[in-house]
Amino acid sequence: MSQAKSSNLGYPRIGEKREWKKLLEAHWSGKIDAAELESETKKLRLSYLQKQRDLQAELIPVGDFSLYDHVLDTAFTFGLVPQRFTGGANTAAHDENCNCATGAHDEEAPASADAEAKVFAPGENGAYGLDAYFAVARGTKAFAASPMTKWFDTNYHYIVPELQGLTPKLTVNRPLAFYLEAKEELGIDGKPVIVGPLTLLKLARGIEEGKFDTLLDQLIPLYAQVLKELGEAGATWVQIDEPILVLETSDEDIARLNKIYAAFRAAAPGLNILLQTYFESVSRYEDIVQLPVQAIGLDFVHDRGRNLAALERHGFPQDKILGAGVIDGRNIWRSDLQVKLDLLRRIKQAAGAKELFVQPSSSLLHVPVTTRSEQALESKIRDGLSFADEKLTEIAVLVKALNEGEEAVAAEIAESVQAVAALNASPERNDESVRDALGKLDARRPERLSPYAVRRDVQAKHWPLPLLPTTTIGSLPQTTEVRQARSKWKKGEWNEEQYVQFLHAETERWIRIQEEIGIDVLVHGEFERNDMVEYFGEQLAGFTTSGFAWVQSYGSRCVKPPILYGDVKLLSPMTVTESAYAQSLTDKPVKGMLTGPITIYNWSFVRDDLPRSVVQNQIALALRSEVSALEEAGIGMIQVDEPALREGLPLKHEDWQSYLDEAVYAFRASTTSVQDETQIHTHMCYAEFGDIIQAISDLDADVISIEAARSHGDLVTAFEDGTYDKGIGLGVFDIHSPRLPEQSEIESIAQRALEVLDPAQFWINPDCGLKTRREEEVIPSLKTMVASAVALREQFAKAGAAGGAGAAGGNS
Ligand SMILES: CN1c2c(nc(N)[nH]c2=O)NC[C@@H]1CNc1ccc(C(=O)N[C@@H](CCC(=O)N[C@@H](CCC(=O)N[C@@H](CCC(=O)O)C(=O)O)C(=O)O)C(=O)O)cc1
Ligand SMILES: N[C@@H](CCS)C(=O)O
Ligand SMILES: [Zn+2]
Repeated sequence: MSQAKSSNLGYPRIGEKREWKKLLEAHWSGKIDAAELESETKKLRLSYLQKQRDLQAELIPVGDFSLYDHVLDTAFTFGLVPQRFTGGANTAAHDENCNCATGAHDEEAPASADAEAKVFAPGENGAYGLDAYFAVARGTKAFAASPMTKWFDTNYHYIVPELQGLTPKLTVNRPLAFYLEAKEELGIDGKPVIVGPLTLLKLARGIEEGKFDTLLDQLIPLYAQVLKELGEAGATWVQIDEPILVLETSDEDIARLNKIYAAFRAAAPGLNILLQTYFESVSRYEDIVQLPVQAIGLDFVHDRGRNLAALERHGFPQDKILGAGVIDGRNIWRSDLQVKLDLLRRIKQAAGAKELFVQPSSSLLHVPVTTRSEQALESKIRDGLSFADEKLTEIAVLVKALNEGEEAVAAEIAESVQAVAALNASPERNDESVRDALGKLDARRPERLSPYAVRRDVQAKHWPLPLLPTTTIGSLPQTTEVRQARSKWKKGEWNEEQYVQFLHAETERWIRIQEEIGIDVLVHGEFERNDMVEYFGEQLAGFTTSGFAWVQSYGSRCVKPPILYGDVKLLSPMTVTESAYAQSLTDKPVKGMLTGPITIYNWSFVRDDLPRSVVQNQIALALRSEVSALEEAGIGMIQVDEPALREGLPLKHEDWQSYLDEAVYAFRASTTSVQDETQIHTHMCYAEFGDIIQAISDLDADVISIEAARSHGDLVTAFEDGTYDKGIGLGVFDIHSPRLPEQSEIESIAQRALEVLDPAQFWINPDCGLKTRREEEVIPSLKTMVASAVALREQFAKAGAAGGAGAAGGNS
C-alpha cells in the first residue's frame, strides 16, 4: 500500500475564462436554452475532471460542480424547495437575514417565470427542473429568491435552505448521476461530494422549534439511500462535507453525528466515507475522530495550529485514514514544499504509520483556475503563485515525496523553496519606508483631536444640514456604457483624456440629478470603479492585479481580488481627482468614498508571510494619507466603507476580541488624522451586528450607514439600548427589489428606527449597491426617499410647535 494518495476536495466551477458564467448568463437572458446549457456545462465539467486526472489527482471530486451553489444542489437533492415555489403555504417574502450586499436577487427575473405566480412541479422522475432551481436561487417576478449569505468566513455566498413546512424526500440521486457520468465518459472512479446532513440543517432556516431532530431523522435514511446506491454503483469513496464541525459542537451534536454515520455505514458497508471539515480546527477533535467513518479530513492551514496540536496530543485512530489539508485552498501563494513536507511528516508521525490523503485545506472553489493565464504578471510574482491547477501539482509532488522519497522530487522542492524565497527577498516585501512608518505607530488606539461629543457640536455648526439629512451609500448605476468605457480605456481604444471626460460627464449628470432630487449630502457615483476593492488594489504599491484570477462570489457573479504581495503604501492620491471634481460642481457637500483597511484586506488575496494586523495597518497608513489628501482638497465628509468587518470575524469565539481590537485600530489609523469638522462616515452591509456593536462604536466614525431595509426592524433592536450615540442611517428602502418603494413604507421604516434612535442622530439613506440598479429605478426611488424625509421633518416641526416630542415616533 502506498503511504499517501492525492485527494482533491472541489474544483472551481467558473472556467479559465469564466466560460461557466457566460453560459449561465446566456441562458438567463434567453440566448441559449436549457438543453444547450446542460450540454455545454457538461463539456466544461468533464474537462475539469480530465484536467484533474492529468494533474495526478487520485481521488477526484465529482458532484462538486454546480449550476449555482452546492448547498442549493443538496437541498434540491432532498426535495427541499421552499413552499412558495411549489404552491404550498409558505409565501413569505425575502428572508430578513439575507446578505443583500451581494445584490443577488436583483436581476431580471428568469425568462421562464412570468408575472403570474407560476409555481413549479417535479417532473415524472420526481425531481424539480432547472427552472425551479434558478427560481429559488434568483427569484421570479412572483416570488422572492431564497436568502443568501456568506459561506462561513469566505466571500462565497450560499443559498440558505428554507425548510418551513417541508418534509425531505429523495428526488434525485445527484451524487450518483455525477459519479456515473465520470465513470462512463472518462472511466474515472470519482469521489462524490455532498454537504453533510448536520451542516445542511444547521445552515438552514425555518425549522420549527423542537423539529431539528425530526428533520434529521427524516434526512438520514435519504442520505443513506444515496450512499447505498453509490456503493452499489461501485464508488470507492464518498466525501461528506461537515464544515459546521469547526464551529461550536455540542454533546447533542456529537450524539447526532454518531447516529448519522452509524446509519450511513450500515446502509453502504462497502463505501468508504471521508468526513471532511475545513476553514478552522474541529471543535471536538477527540469525539470527531472516533466517528464511524473510514477517513477524517482536517484543515492544517487555517486551523491556527490547533488541529496539529490536537493530533499530537491525542493521536489518531489506527483504523482510519487522515485527510491532511496542507495546501491552502483559500489563498493563491505557492507553497514552500520543504515546509509542507516537514508538516506532512509531522502529521504522519502523530497519526501513526497509516496512509494519508494529501489534500488542499478546503475546496479549490475559492481560488482561480490557473496561473498559466497570467503571462502578463511579473515573473517574480507569477512564480510565487499557485492557483487550483498548480495546487494539484504541488499535492502530487508531496505525495511522490512521501511514497518514493524526497530525492524523487528534489528539483521540484528546490524550485518551490527558491520561488518563495525570491518573493520574500523582493524589494516590495522589504520596504524600509513602510517598516519605519509602521514602527512609529503607537500601541494605543489612534484618536481624533476631540471626542465625539465635541466633534458633533463642531460639525453641527460647520455643516448646516436639516434634521434627518438624506444621502446615499456611494455607487450610482454602473450602466453598460460605464463598463464599456472602462473596457475601452483598459484596452487602449480610449486614451486617458477620453475616459476622464466620460467619467466627468457622468459625474456631472448625476450631481445635477442628486441636486434636483434634493439630497443633502451627495456622492460622485463611483463610475471609475470596477470593484470597491480591486480599484484600490490597482493603485496602491504592494498590490498587483491579475487578468483572469476570478473567483465565484455568488451565482454567476465573480470577483477578481487584487493580489497583495508586497508592502503597501500610497503612491499618489487615488480618489481625490474624482471627488474634488464632483465637489467643484456643487455647493452641497460631496462625500469622499474609500474602502476601509479591513475590507481591502478581506477581499484581496493577501500575502501570508506577515500577520493580518501588520498588513491591515500598512493599508491603514496608506488610507490615512488618502484621507488627508481628500481633506486638503476640500472634501469635508469622507466615507470609509467596511462591509467585510463582520464577515472577517473569526469562526471561533475565542479569537474575536483580538480580531476586533486590530480591526478598530486599523480603521482608526485610517481615519483619525482629520480636523474635528471633517465628518468621517462608514458603511456596513447587513449582518448580525448584535455581537459587535461595541467594536462598531469604537471605530469612532461620526456617522455610520447600514444596509437594513430588509431586516424588518431587527437591526434597530441591536441599537436599542441607546448606547450608540453617533450619527446613524439605517437603509430605508431595499434597492435590490425591482419594486419601487412607497413613501408610506419608507416613513414607517424610519419611524420604527426613530422609536429607539434620537432624530438628531438619524440619517435617511437607501441600502447600498445602487450600482446594480437602473437609472429609471434609482431616480424615482430617491425622490420618494427625499419626500419621506421632508414629510417626517414636517411632522417633527409640528410636534415641536405643539410642545410635544416624538410626533414622528422619535424619542427626543
Ligand atoms: C459587496 N460585494 C463585494 C464583495 N467582494 C468584492 N470584492 N466586491 C464587492 O462589491 N463581496 C460581497 C459582495 C458581492 N457582490 C458582488 C456583486 C456584483 C458582482 C459582479 O457583478 N461582478 C461582476 C464583475 C465586476 C467587474 O469587475 N467588472 C469589470 C468588468 C469585468 C469584465 O467582465 N469585463 C469584460 C468586458 C466588459 C465589457 O466590454 O462590457 C471582460 O473582461 O470580458 C468592470 O466593471 O470593469 C461579474 O460580472 O461577475 C460581484 C460581487
Ligand atoms: N460604496 C459602496 C458600498 C457597497 S457595500 C456602494 O455604494 O456600492
Ligand atoms: Zn454595503
